Amino acid sequence: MRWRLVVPVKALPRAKTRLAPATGEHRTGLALAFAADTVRAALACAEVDGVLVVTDDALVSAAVRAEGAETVPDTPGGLNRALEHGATAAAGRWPRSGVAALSADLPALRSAELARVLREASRHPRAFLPDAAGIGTTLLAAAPGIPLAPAFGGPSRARHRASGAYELALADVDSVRRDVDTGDDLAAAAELGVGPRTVGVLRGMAVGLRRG
Ligand SMILES: Nc1nc2c(ncn2[C@@H]2O[C@H](COP(=O)(O)OP(=O)(O)OP(=O)(O)O)[C@@H](O)[C@H]2O)c(=O)[nH]1
Ligand SMILES: C=C(OP(=O)(O)O)C(=O)O
Repeated sequence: MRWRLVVPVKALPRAKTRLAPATGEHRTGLALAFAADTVRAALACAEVDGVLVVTDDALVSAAVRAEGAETVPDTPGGLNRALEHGATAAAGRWPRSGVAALSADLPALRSAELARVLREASRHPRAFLPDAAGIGTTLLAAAPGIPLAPAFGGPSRARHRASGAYELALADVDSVRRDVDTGDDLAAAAELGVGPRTVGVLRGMAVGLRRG
């Protein structure tokens, strides 16, 4: 199965607020860098034919287009409405592809690990990958013709499981599960190794990360 990914990114001034205590004025630059690095790694994945970013932010649009993604404008109603909107657009344009929602905050994403996750997801009508904390979700995938039915936000692992999506239990896909919401998450991602845009922002930070 071939895949199209839908990546949601809200407007930078509102993004990654939980990172603020650790990163101060670098918060928005990091949110942008995470999205660009996530898209870059996703597009380098052998299973992926394209990435559709749902965003109203001009800086995000420019950055992800430079990486090779396409963009669609956001729609009111929050994260799951944005994902449904993107998934509907992707299914309309590429009806023979599977559609997967992928978090935009995976700066350590490795293309080969994403490929393993998507190959495993191909075996199920709907499947999801829990985040590193085991509370949320970083990827929700649906086969062609199957509605994505996203239920992201907070404790979404339990919601996706209850919705009947298959929970992927794969070892050694840490980079696909390593979402970054806090300073501690960013330190953990940096240990895995982050992409070039995030490296650039981290190098530019005058002071080290504050834990939090
Ligand atoms: N397009 C779009 N993306 C959204 C929306 N809400 C959230 N997202 C994205 O979905 C992902 C998870 O969002 P949240 O956890 O709500 O927010 P966050 O920016 O990651 O972090 P916090 O501000 O700390 O909650 C991030 O990639 C967001 O940019 C929305 O209304 N539209
Ligand atoms: C939106 C989610 O993630 P987070 O709140 O961790 O950004 C989620 O895991 O469903």
